[in-house]
Amino acid sequence: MYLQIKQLNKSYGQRQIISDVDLTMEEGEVLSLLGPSGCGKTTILRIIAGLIKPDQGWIQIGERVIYDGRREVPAEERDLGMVFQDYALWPHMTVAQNIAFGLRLRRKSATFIRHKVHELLELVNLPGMEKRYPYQLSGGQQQRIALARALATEPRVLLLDEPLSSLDTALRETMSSELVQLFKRLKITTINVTHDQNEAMTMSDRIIVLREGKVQQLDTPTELYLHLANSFVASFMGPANMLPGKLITQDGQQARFQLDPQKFASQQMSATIHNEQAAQSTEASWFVCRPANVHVHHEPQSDVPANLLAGTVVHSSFVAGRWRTLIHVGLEHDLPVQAFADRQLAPEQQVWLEFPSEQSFIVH
Ligand SMILES: Nc1ncnc2c1ncn2[C@@H]1O[C@H](COP(=O)(O)OP(=O)(O)OP(=O)(O)O)[C@@H](O)[C@H]1O
Repeated sequence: MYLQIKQLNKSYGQRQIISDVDLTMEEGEVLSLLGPSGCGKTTILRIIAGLIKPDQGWIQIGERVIYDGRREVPAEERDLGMVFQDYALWPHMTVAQNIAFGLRLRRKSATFIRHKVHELLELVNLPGMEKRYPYQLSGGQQQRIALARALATEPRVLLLDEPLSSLDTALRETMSSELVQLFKRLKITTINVTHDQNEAMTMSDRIIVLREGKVQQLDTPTELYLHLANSFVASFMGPANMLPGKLITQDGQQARFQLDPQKFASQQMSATIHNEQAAQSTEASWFVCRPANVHVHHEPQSDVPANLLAGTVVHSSFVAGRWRTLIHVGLEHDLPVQAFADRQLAPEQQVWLEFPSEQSFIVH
């Protein structure tokens, strides 16, 4: 393990901001901290950076313990690169001077610095920009210069706090794929803070989903999409169709689920269980199926007896080459389900939705 964090806790006054966060990372891994505004992402990053002191916790990078309650390595000695939201390039310095800043502090020779700046500008795909000032650069270019500056001192770990948040959607998508290629080429261990699930999915080897300072799930992007830990992760890592009810029986990973009788009469569904918590619970929980996994039938299906719900089409729109369709289900036709149909469906049309049990899950 390259980076290890154990039992990280932080509160402000009576408010617990970070609760018992544990984390381990391999060298060269790219990890995203993902969660809604105020869930504690920046606080965790700043604690690792040494800018905020935790109440409790233990942090090790490589062989070196940088925080354990008694020992606290100062921020400037932690050997970390940081890129924060507002880039904060120094406006009165040229690109070359911005990138060279940390190298000058380390008293590197002028020749070394010139070569390094040249090399870093090549790396972030902005060769020849040495003499420009920040105001002469676009947002995306400034972001890349901030990254070059963070990489100049060859940090052990790179910390990114929503560095792409002020870019428009198209540029953000291009930049996030470019960045991940760069991090992989440099084999640099990176922690990226974001509240954008697409960005996290694109950039990360693994993602931590946080809610109110607590880790909800730590997994690879594919696992997060397929095997959801709880209803918060399901709704946050959407889109996911979630139908209320409770677990009635379980046989290994197979479960029978009773949809809420007030909303569905006596309809039962079968599903897969991946999650211990949901398996132990007979309390209210959720039947979850991704829109891409729901089959839309135009006729009632006699050969698909289970996991079929009748619904009424509300709206159909052509998105990324497919008909994304909103359908209402339930006794009062008030529960929305999203699915993809093979053609445009008219509002009010009746359809039958099949939720394959192996792609449907129970979460708590
Ligand atoms: N110095 C402080 N004093 C008191 N409360 C603070 C302080 N700093 C942060 N907080 C609170 O801690 C919580 C977590 O803040 P943090 O900035 O880590 O969230 P975040 O997940 O990064 O949010 P965002 O996505 O909006 O940047 C917030 O509720 C915030 O108001």
